[in-house]
Amino acid sequence: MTAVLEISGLRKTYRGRKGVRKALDGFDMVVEAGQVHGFLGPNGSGKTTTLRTLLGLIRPNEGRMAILGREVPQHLPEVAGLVGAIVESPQFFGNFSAETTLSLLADAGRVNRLRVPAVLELVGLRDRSKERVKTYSLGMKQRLAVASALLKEPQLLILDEPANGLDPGGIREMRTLMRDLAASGMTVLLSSHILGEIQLICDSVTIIAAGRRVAAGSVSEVLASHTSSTVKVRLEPGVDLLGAAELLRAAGAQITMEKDHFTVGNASNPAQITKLLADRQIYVSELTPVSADLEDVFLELTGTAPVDGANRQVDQVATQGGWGQ
Ligand SMILES: Nc1ncnc2c1ncn2[C@@H]1O[C@H](COP(=O)(O)OP(=O)(O)OP(=O)(O)O)[C@@H](O)[C@H]1O
Repeated sequence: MTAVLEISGLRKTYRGRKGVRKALDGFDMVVEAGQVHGFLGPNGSGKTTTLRTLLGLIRPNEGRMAILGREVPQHLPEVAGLVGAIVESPQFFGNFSAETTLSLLADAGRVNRLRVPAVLELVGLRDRSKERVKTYSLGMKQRLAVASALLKEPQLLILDEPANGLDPGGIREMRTLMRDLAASGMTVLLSSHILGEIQLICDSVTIIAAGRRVAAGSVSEVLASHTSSTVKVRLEPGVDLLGAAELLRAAGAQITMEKDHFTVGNASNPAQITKLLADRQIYVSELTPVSADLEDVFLELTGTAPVDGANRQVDQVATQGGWGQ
């Protein structure tokens, strides 16, 4: 596979009244051709800074970036025509129709106007293209934004939160659109907070926390490498489930009680569970890894899982660590 996008060692610091803030702290990312790649991270982790740096809108302090094999920002003018991006919600004139809006944008970008009906068709706005934009729903405006980024037939499409504010139907339509674009050979880089959606849409992901990459790879690889830390524990019938859970909790296990079993969330060494319980003549009838979804992995890796009784502060990453090592 060829990398359409490569970032290595990217650093960006902002200087403010309260000192220096590291928005990107040696960040790396690789996006292969023809993939839908999810870019995930908690608020303030550096996603927008990365995307804006890539597009030449922010100057990094350090690092290397290449789009379609060309170093940027030095060679940005050569590849700019091959990249479509929506990094901030574009504002459209409400009194213009989608057709007029795209025709004007085509003229401004020296794109043949014949492309306009094609992108309207692609984003599913053909039948409403002559109506004024102010009569559009949020989802339709998002489609118009995507259409504007598609005018120049980009090889790489970068979308920051394209599903933001959409209802489930709108999200599903956006998902189909992304998959269709990838099927046509385009590479799509997608930042989103809707993790279930990313899991369904994306071939691969990069997870960023506090300006650094904390996970990357195909969705299945990322999930597989984080499935083992939560285990489901079932005991023989009639055994005091609550008492057993308390015993493990006292030893540092993170317990979640269910009706007829419990889970241990930080079980990096499940054998420790069997041993501790067996020492008290409590025998386990089932000990199985709970497969994580992308949301679990995200919460664990970015240290943003809620902690009882504690409010997480912005920019704060919780310390991680397993129990029973
Ligand atoms: N112009 C700026 N001046 C100072 N600090 C900034 C500036 N822009 C961003 N930051 C800081 O850099 C860090 C990364 O911000 P960034 O906007 O890249 O995060 P993000 O991952 O896009 O967050 P969100 O999901 O909330 O949009 C944050 O701590 C933010 O406050």
